[in-house]
Amino acid sequence: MAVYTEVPFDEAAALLRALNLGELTELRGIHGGIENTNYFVTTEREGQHETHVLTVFERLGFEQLPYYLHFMKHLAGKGIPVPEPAADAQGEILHTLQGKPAAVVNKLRGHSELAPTESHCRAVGDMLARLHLAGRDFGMSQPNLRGLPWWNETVPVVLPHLSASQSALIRTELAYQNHVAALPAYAALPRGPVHADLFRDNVMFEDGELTGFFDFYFAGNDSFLFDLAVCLNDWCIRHSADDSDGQHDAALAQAMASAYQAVRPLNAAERSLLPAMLRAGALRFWLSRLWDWHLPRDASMLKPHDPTHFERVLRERVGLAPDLLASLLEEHSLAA
Ligand SMILES: Nc1ncnc2c1ncn2[C@@H]1O[C@H](COP(=O)(O)OP(=O)(O)OP(=O)(O)O)[C@@H](O)[C@H]1O
Ligand SMILES: N[C@@H](CCO)C(=O)O
Repeated sequence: MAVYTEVPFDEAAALLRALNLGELTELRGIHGGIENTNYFVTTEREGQHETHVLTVFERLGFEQLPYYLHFMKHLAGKGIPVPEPAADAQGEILHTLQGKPAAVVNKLRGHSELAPTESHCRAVGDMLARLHLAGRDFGMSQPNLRGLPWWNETVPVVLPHLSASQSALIRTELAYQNHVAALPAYAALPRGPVHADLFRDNVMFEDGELTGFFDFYFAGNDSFLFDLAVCLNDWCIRHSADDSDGQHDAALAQAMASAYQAVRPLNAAERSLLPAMLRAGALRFWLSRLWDWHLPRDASMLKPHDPTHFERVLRERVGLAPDLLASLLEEHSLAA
């Protein structure tokens, strides 16, 4: 279970009172998740029961968190369905529990859709584009802390744990991504605050309707195209029970890309760099999974994700036929 920090009932109750959310009646640790300590907290206020999510941040410090929490608040204020951090009487949304940063947000309805259909992919593409547009006037800026500088630092650290063929792949890909980052088209990519980790387990659906995006704790300023590529790599692949496939699924990808473009069409630079960003998205998660697998931060860390899944996705994206990608983008032009 992902409860690294035990929060005493009284301490949680005092925080919820300060947030004017009522009297705590139940504090339940959430199974699942590997980054933070999460609890469902149920309170009673004027005879009504409400459930919120209390997160104690294990990896992130007081410096980085205001960006994530204010980004969520900004998006919620613009009608994007994301959890909204609760404020105390002073308007503060970042709190302290057991000496660690903590926040309380509303609980989203529904469940994650781990075997998405075209309809789910369309809903995610549409809402992702809306999120990008809604974030354009967000006043804070923080880089994607899992972007190119982190890849450059981390590749040498994981190399000793890789086979010769894995080392060759990761070094070649890193060199390629450094080359891409120097291209004029890369500089022309529209940018802003992005989620950067919008996997299937970070989106809720209820009765087929998207009810929210959550887990914004890898968000940062980056290209909108990178955010879309991360989604295409996780949502629009052939799914098997153990995620052992990972092949591009053209129908799911078209559903997501055309729904995205119906709200925010990709410009010429984005269209030309989509294949490179699909590779970047695969490299980013192969690397972070290798890091978690070989250099765990805490002996009690719950089951890290399988890194080889993203090695397969990267190999597949490197070899993806250009005409397949072209058809992904043409679908929208034909429909438009
Ligand atoms: N706002 C929310 N509304 C409803 N459920 C939530 C919310 N936040 C978290 N959860 C539930 O808690 C689980 C764990 O949360 P989350 O995925 O954010 O964990 P984490 O450890 O912070 O991150 P990671 O996904 O990186 O492991 C989710 O799978 C989801 O079921
Ligand atoms: N989405 C990440 C986990 C970090 O949130 C992964 O699947 O590797």
